[in-house]
Amino acid sequence: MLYSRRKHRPLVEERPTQDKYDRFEEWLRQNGAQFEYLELREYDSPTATENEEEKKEQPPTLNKSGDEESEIRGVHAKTHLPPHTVCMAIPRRCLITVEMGQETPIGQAILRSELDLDAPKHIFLMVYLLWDRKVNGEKSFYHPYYEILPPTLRNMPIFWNAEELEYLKGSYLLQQIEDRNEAIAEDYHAICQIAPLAQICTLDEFKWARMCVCSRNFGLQIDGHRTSALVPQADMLNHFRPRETKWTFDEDRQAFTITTLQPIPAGSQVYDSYGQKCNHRFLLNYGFAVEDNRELDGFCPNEVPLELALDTEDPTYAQRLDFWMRGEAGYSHLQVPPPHHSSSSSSFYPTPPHATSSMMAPGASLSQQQQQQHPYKQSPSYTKRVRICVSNNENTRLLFSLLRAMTCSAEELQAITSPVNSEMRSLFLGDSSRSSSGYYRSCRDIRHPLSLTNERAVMRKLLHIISQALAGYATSLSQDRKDLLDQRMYPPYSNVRHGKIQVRGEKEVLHHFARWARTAIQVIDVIEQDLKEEQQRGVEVQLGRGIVADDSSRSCGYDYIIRRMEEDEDGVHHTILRYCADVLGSVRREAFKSMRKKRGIISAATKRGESYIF
Ligand SMILES: C[S@@+](CC[C@H](N)C(=O)[O-])C[C@H]1O[C@@H](n2cnc3c(N)ncnc32)[C@H](O)[C@@H]1O
Repeated sequence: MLYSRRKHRPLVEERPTQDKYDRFEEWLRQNGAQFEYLELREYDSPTATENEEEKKEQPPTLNKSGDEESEIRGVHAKTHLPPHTVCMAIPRRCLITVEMGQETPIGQAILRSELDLDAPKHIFLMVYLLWDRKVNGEKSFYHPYYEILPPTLRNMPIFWNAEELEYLKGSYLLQQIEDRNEAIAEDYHAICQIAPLAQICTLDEFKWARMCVCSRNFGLQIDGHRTSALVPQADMLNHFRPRETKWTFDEDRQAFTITTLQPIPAGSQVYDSYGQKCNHRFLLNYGFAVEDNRELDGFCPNEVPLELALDTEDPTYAQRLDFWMRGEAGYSHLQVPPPHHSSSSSSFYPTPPHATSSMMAPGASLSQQQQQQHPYKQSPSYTKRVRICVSNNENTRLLFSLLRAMTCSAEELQAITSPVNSEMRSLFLGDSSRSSSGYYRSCRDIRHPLSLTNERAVMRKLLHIISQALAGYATSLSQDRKDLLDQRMYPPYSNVRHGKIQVRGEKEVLHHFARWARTAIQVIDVIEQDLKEEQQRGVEVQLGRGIVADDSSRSCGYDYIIRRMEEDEDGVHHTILRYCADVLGSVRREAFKSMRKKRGIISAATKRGESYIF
């Protein structure tokens, strides 16, 4: 099946190739290209129905021009390909490189200018493509290649219509699509100021060139020099992971080569891996989303940015900001916090050098209408954006660390932001040195406002942020899952399906963290119950009724529920288990220790030679 994990069974009907493909392959061969074991196949465009009668009545909705020509092609093996077969070699003269774009009059003008372009790497390839097509037309050496480039790129989200974009409602990708559109337009108008770009292309053609280059260029090393290139025919391979082929520019052959890494049966599609990426990057840059975007080991790179904002009215705002900024180069709490600024980075938005206190009004630059249209642009000042991802522990640590500083009490805050106070330090830090996995090892190195009360507050805050994010979508996760089973309404490779896959992936990440928060709150409840019982036991000890061991292994105690999780009774994700066992376990130990310390029973018991079960 094209573009899916279950391969080798084409889902869409194959059609005989057209003349332009024959011309293209002839041109490649005449120039010394080798690809005799491979053939190019074109597939029917996805349609919203499989019923032939309905199909006839359907307008070609997925093709802006009304032309039903397919833009979905792939490369197949004509014969069995053993591993390590160089199955494609495209000579250097057929490549279009950045340097060629730089040599055009428009490229030269860009080089002379000091323009700060959004896509400086790609711009010269775009310029070459647009300039050569316009100036040399059918006489261009590359004309046979230009003929087979996808004419509309209607699958790219920047070209989606309002109805298609509606499927992304609630997703941060909507903002990124708008940003991308704006950035391309800005580049276009900026270049028009310094070069006759408008004479060779319209803004729409410029956008097309941007997406064409973005989805088809290869980063290469040629003559020891890093460059980017469009490589005809090699750019016909579709994405699949794990990778089955590798590519390089072979200096000895002076050709771009593709080599198999494993056997590929005759007739099968030959894939290239575009890398391990979050689906939003596949969708934004390549116009598709991967149905099951997981690596063989279960790693899933899908992520969702969560925006956290400090309350500037809070009297402890400055200390909380200090905590947020710890370790960030060049930060001083005397510095004025940054004004509203949107960025996809997971670190604090950079403070412009000219920032003044007058720029501090949260969200001041956004009109109400803009805020409603773009939930992901509502960033008030002093926000941090963290990309949460089920498989990225670093980002989870960062998220929790920021949340802790938002939710902790003023006393806890004081303890962690004041000069090191070892007693307070051990109170809030916990002792995770006993943790078997070291999942939360960073707790040892950085002071955190870590306490049962604060962990509960963190989890509540997280639940709140997540429910707000989930409320922005038009459908629930279970509805998306159901919808995606319907291939009539959501045909494979259609924009609406890709939109659905994207939002389903985002909701899966959000639900994972909601489950984390709910599980943590349940475990904190249990720990508090354990502590209450310990307190009771302490009272009994003081009343002279003897020493009773910690009973948390009882059917509802902490040890019992952790064991249940470890035995996978509840199907809890391993990261949630590690948090409950290591972080909450550590906080629990500290709480027990400090309770016993307070009662002074540890020293009394030690004198009597008694031992405790922890
Ligand atoms: C480098 S081109 C590959 C050749 C392309 N299919 C063509 O016909 O020109 C990249 C484009 O192929 C399509 N594509 C590649 N891999 C895909 C996949 N796994 N699923 C859906 N579309 C894919 C997307 O439209 C993407 O922008």
